[in-house]
Amino acid sequence: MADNRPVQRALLSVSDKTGLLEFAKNLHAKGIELLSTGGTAKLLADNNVPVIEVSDYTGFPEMMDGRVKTLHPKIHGGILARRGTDDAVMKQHDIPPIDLIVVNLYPFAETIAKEGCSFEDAIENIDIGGPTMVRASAKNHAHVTIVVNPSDYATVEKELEENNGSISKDTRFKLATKAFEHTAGYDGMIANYLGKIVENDEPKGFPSTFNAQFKLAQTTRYGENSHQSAAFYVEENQQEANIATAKQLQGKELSYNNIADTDAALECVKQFDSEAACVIVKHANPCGVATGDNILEAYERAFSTDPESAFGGIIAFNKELDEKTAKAIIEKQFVEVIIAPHVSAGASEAVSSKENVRLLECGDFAESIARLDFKRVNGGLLVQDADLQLYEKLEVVTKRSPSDEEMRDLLFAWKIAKFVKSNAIVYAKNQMTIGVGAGQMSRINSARIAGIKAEHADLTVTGSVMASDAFFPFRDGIDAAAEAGIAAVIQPGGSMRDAEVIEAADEAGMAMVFTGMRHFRH
Ligand SMILES: NC(=O)c1ncn([C@@H]2O[C@H](COP(=O)(O)O)[C@@H](O)[C@H]2O)c1NC=O
Repeated sequence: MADNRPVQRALLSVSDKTGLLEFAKNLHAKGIELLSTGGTAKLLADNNVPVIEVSDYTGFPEMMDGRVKTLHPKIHGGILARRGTDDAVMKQHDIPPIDLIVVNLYPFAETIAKEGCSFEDAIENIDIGGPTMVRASAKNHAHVTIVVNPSDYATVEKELEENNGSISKDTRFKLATKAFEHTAGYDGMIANYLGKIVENDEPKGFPSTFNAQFKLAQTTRYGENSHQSAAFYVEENQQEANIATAKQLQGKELSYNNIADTDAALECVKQFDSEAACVIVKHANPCGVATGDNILEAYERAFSTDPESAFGGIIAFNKELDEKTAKAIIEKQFVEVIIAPHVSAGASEAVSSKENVRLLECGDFAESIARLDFKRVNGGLLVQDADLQLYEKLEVVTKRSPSDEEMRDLLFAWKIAKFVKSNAIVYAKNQMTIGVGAGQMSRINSARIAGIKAEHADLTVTGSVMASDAFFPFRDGIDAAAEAGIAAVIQPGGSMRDAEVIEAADEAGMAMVFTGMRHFRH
């Protein structure tokens, strides 16, 4: 049975005391009796807010360094009692109802994130009494309101004000859902920590079960295809500029494929910092990438690589989108998404003439934070460190060293190859892609496709450089590149036949650089 009786008694026990004092003052002003644990009670009492210590209320002191504070039948009976059903038991055992629980938990995440956090510290920061109250109140949301986040204090205050001191059934239910999400995330973190092998107080490797929590950001109209339903879930408390934190300024709702492709374009363009750069992505692969003196030049050069594929593409920039570039895009091509760290007012205005175009602003780039990548397979999940490095070392392995200009182009091509689906071959010249061969089962075919792409766009391969995401297993790839006019090659090296491959490059007078790092992308 749902309960719309006014809140008479509240228990406040919080580690994060943000906004607590004001909230407690408001509760008190509404005639609500306040119960509280040690530190929280002290804060209230020191600020003249009348409060009853839980230890006085239960007749039991807080003990064992705070391990036992609220774990008492008078507290949990007061939370869990079904009003109307358990009234006689409550009376028999002198258990008054507690209608509002305000709890946030020991900061486990912050504790284990601290350098040198000891195993004992981590264990002591596992909150037990808090989650017990949170789960009890959430279970009994028919009668009890649970608040786990200071950002919900305002909602509760407003409701108490507008509903004659009671909280609506709908709000109690929503807050209970949040509460279980909160404890699930909390226990997930603890399980992940303990499930890792702890060596010298340092958790190492992957946990024995993998627990991750993502929040629903949006459902999409459909998934990769129209018969698939889909949604976008995001991580909480993110600092990085990425597709999950970007702000959509205009346009149709992002589709599933838009989100995936925008991520690919944005992460690729982040590789460039000083020079203005533009990445155009189609079906998760960069089809045109270039730098320029300004983003207009970068865009025009990127577009010219493969105008055919750029149609309906996703365009990412590493500098503010300005009006003239926005206008050029709109005039030149059909575009699905444009994303940049910032968008000028003039650019916004220019894009608004095409109301469907999704325009996104993601903020300034910062250095990427280590993270995990996931890939679902039927029956399981593959988890790995995200590929955030570029190369191990650059080693010239041929008789001829690349010229400075060739070296710049090799590094440019290498940055792109990292974002092209394997097998990846990138031809580049003068900081611009000349041809991109993506997603082929044989490397030689990716090279052939890069050549075809260049031909289609009327671009000259002769004198270009080539990047290959993985080593060449045979010399044929190098022979074909030499025939196409490739002057220099960058690749990881490490093949059984490296000697043969280097010989092929030497025979053709090519320069070749080994990176010592492969960038498969599937
Ligand atoms: N042991 C208990 O019975 C217990 N009851 C509440 N807590 C936690 O104690 C913290 C508040 O403590 P204080 O009010 O003393 O600052 C809250 O994070 C709350 O979740 C407990 N602590 C840990 O389990």
